[in-house]
Formats: sequence, C-alpha cells, structure tokens
Amino acid sequence: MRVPFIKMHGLGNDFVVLDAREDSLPALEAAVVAAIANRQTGIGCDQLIVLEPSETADFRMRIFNSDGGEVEACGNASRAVALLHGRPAQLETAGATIAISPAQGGATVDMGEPRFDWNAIPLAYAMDTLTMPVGWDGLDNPAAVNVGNPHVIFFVGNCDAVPLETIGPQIERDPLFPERVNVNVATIESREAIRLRVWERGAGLTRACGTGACATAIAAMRRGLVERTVIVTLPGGPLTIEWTSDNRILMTGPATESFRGSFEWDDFAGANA
Ligand SMILES: N[C@H](CCC[C@H](N)C(=O)O)C(=O)O
Repeated sequence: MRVPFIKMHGLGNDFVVLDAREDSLPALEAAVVAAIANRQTGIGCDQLIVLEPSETADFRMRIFNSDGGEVEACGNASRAVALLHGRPAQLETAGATIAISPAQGGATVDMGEPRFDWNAIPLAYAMDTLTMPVGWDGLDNPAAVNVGNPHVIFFVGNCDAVPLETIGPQIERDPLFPERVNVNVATIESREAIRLRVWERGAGLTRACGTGACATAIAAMRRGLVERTVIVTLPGGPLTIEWTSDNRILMTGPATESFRGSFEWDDFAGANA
C-alpha cells in the first residue's frame, strides 16, 4: 500500500504527517511507527502525526513519539496541522480538544486549561507541584504541569550548561512519573522572556517543544517570575505563550511544510516481522 506523507516542522521539531481523514491506514503498531521515524533507516522525525475523522471535533490528531508510543498532545504539530488544514478548526487529541487558527506562516493554538494536581500530572504520590520537594544531580525543586501531556520544569541559572542528554532520560523514567515525563530546563531572562531546552518523553532532545514552552511559561507565571504573556525561546526559535484571564493557554508561532512524498507501507510494516 502506497502512503502519501507531508514532512513538516515547528521550529525544527519535525513531523511526518499522514492524512487519513479520507483513506484509513493499517494498524499503527509501535514498531512500525518507530521504523518510519528512524532517521537512519526510515523517513525520520521526532513525532509521527496521523489525522483521522472525529465524532467530537472537526478532525482528530494522533501523536506518536519516535519511540513508537502514542501520547496526548503536541504543540508544534498542532501549529503544523493548522497550516496544513488552512482554516480555523477544533482538533480532537487524546489530551484535550484544542482550537487551531492558522496565521501568517504559522498558527495560534488554544491548548486548553493547564492542570496542576499531583494526580493530573500524574505523579506517583501526593506533593506540591509548584515547588516539588525532589531533585536529581543538582536539578532541584522543579514545578510540574500537565498541558495535555506531563511536564516537569527546572528553573536554572543557565539552561545551556545542563547535561540534558544524560540527566533527561534519568528523570523521564523516574518512578515518580508513572507515565514518564517531558523534562524542561529553563532560564528566566526577563519578565517577558524565557530560554528553554527540552528532553522530550519518547523522543529525546528536540529543537523545540510546544507543550514544553506552554508548561514552562505557566509554571513561571505561577511562581510570579514572568508576565502572563511571555516569549519562550528554544534552540529552534521563539514561541509566544499567553495564559488568558479565563485560564486557557494560547501558543503562537511558526509552522513549516518541508516537502511531500510517499512510501510503501510494507517497507516499514515488514520491520515488524
Ligand atoms: N514528547 C511529547 C510529545 C510531543 C511534544 C512536543 N513535540 C510538542 O511540540 O509539544 C510527549 O511525549 O508528551
């Protein structure tokens, strides 16, 4: 079966997008997703994105990390899908129904309401999620926020100096996080600017993480460190995050279509054999 795809990215966080709103796909097993996402032997991407019909919204977006695991939210992909769809829409995801609005060269996404309860992150046991009484190798007292997916956020003096490639996977898989976690290290530059690097659950270091930018901005606002509209600059570039007075998170930033292609499904399904 020949499958068309669109290669897209948001600030360098890249996706293979499969539009299955008209024609359904074979079952998306983890091994097949990982084979497609593999940068050496597959097409290569941080996440595989599949668009499907929805009963409850204009359409549905399924998100698979490059390790094959299906997850609840992807901010950068939401903007990419908004660019692809070309007009405002309600988008069903496993984490929430979100509102996408294409804008010049990108999109604004209403990511819904943040959640802070320990069991909504989720954590394995009760604790304060604004300043958690935990630490790993010099990274201490983070915040935790769920923005459809789970994030832990460390505020540090210089996020570029943190060995995220070694400490990220340790924290991602710590038993404190029953569904694992996205690991954010952030530096407050001013009341309007944050610098951020992210070790993503199931994908590792990425050039940008939209939900990470949302979670980090909200955590900084909860701590009174920044205003309610802030620019979060990741290695791939900036996103504007606003926490509205009616408790919704608005994320605005670029999205890019790189190229279109197609592949033979069995070339990857065979990887599963
Ligand atoms: N790794 C994330 C999903 C992708 C999030 C990121 N690519 C974004 O733009 O939000 C997770 O497992 O929750």
